[in-house]
Amino acid sequence: MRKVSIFGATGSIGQNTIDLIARDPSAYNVVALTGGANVRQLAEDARRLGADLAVTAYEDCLGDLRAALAGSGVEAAAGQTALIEAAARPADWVMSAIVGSAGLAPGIEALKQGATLALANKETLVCAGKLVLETARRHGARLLPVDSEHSAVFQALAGEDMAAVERIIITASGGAFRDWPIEDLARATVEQASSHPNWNMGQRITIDSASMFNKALEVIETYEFFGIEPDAIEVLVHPESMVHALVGFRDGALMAHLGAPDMRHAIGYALHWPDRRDLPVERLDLAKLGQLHFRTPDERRYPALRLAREVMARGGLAGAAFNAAKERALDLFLERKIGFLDMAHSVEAVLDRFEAASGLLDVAMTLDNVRETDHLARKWVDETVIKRAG
Ligand SMILES: NC(=O)C1=CN([C@@H]2O[C@H](COP(=O)(O)OP(=O)(O)OC[C@H]3O[C@@H](n4cnc5c(N)ncnc54)[C@H](OP(=O)(O)O)[C@@H]3O)[C@@H](O)[C@H]2O)C=CC1
Ligand SMILES: CC(=O)[C@@H](O)[C@H](O)COP(=O)(O)O
Ligand SMILES: [Mn+2]
Repeated sequence: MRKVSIFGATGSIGQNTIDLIARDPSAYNVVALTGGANVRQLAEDARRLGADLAVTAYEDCLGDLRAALAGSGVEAAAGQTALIEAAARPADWVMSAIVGSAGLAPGIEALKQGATLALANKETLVCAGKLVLETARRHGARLLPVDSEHSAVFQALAGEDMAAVERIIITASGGAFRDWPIEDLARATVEQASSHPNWNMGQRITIDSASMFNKALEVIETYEFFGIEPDAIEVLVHPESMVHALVGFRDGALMAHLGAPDMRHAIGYALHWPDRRDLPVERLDLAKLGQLHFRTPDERRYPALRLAREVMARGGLAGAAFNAAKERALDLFLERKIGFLDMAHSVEAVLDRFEAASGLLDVAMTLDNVRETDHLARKWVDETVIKRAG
């Protein structure tokens, strides 16, 4: 039996992962499931899958978790230390599906144990790509992409030499506002931004799709994961989300990966890799689809894409600063304290401030330094917003 753990088990990726694992219970020994505030779901899944351990990220949820697990034999724990301890428990395969930079430390800990880390949490590579890849190398651990575009690139690359790759193209749906007049974006509401045209995902990544901060993170994720030059990474707006990525080779060949917008494909691929197994996903009928559309993204509509290129050119801890500023700006948008376009303005202002404060982004990439950069970037977003309001 394979030992598996799922970090972020109560979320969209976590629930899709559980859906696959629950179809073949005799194949898996579930070591740890983790969640946040949704203790009811966490306890229900931990009981159903016979997990050894369930962890909530929040100490004040521990009482509820214990009560929900009473008599089940599942151990309950809470807080950041408990999350790291859960990641330190031996497992063959670990799903990293916590949202945001909170996923970084448990992922690194799982790599230190030599586990295969299925990486949905793109923030891990954006914040600390070099550190994460070096940790995996040192401990003989493996990273497998779960983000749909990166899984698609990984599949298109199977058996190929990176030296033969000329470019990588990742597609973008264009998000909730792709057809809105640019003048209306400043008034876009949280509710409007929280509806994705094709994918059913958590609220934060859905809003990031609308602003293309999601694609900006994914461009950096591509750069870190595949080690390709920034100029060789392209973004293509593809409203149907059926082609997830394309790899262009030196001989002009373009290998595309197609599939219905269902994350169980990418999760299942990472779960069964290097094998391919039957997955409960729709089979595309291209004749029925008839047409697919592609267009170049308008960088005036999506300033996040330009910022991603600045981050890659800057290097060091710029990714950690960028991601944390984006996360805090998104918090403020969700709290209705700033508008939709203010997110990109705030992130850009914080990146400029880091650049002006010489040396801050050039310290060694350690977990502590990433955390400090993350903390400072969030604080500077708040200061930027207060200054603007005043
Ligand atoms: N959803 C998708 O289809 C895709 C997602 N991704 C990436 O996967 C990751 C997860 O996304 P998604 O599943 O949509 O997100 P969700 O918001 O649906 O789920 C997030 C999970 O993380 C938990 N969580 C939230 N905050 C914390 C915290 N501070 N510490 C520990 N756990 C926490 C949540 O717990 P609770 O809900 O109990 O509070 C939940 O289990 C993100 O990095 C996203 O970018 C990538 C590609 C596709
Ligand atoms: C499913 C997945 O991988 C998401 O990251 C997806 O890419 C979001 O859609 P957008 O293309 O709109 O960002
Ligand atoms: Mn994606």
